[in-house]
Amino acid sequence: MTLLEVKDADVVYGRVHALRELSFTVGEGEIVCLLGNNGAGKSTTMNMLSGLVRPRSGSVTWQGMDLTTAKPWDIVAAGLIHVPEGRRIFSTMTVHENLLLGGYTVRDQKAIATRLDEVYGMMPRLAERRGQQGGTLSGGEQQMVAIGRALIGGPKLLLLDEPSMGLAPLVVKQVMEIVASVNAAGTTVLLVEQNARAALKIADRAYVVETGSATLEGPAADLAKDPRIIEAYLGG
Ligand SMILES: Nc1ncnc2c1ncn2[C@@H]1O[C@H](COP(=O)(O)OP(=O)(O)OP(=O)(O)O)[C@@H](O)[C@H]1O
Repeated sequence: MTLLEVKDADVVYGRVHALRELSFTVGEGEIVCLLGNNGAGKSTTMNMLSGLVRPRSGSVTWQGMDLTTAKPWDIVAAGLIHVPEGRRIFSTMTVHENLLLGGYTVRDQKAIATRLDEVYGMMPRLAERRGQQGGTLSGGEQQMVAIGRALIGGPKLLLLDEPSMGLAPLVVKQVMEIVASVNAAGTTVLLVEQNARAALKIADRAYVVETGSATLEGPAADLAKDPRIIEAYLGG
């Protein structure tokens, strides 16, 4: 079942046409990846889905809700939780306090406690470091906190922007494994990545975004073998 449908979305910043008739869908339970080079429009797409940027034309629908007019807080309440690029966690707050921030808008305290247990179960490194300040963590650990904080909010669709950015290959693998286990536990994921190799390993489907449009789409396993992808994104 399709949960999210973006159809012919155009976003313009002054003279920059960032999205041009961008169309893609995300189905329930999927990991869908948007691949693309710098400036392709990936972060703009995530910002559009969170209500931070409005399309000039086109439609963006989440389970019948029009995301082109919805307020950002209503979008969060509808279950779309955004983990922006750059691991923005609070450096002077502990891991535990950072995670708790993800439950700021959640009324059900029992749900928060259950999700905290799930996050610590899924990421034992965070459990070991729960009293440590955010600023003292490695980049990979900070990324885990950013993902964990989003999970405390109980996402239906996790919007993950470049989680692998600046991480060593082994850490990228660990982060991608976490994303795969989040998905296996029932959360649908939209993953934006420049690291096509890592993303295609865990994604079900992927779209290539070039100058604001989706130019290629298919099952991740097929795209990983596509000569055009190998040449442009896998360094082949
Ligand atoms: N706030 C803004 N004002 C003006 N132009 C912008 C703004 N944000 C993005 N752009 C431009 O829009 C285009 C798409 O940018 P976007 O950040 O969405 O790309 P991206 O695929 O996420 O790139 P990267 O991988 O480098 O983060 C680029 O040309 C960028 O310079």
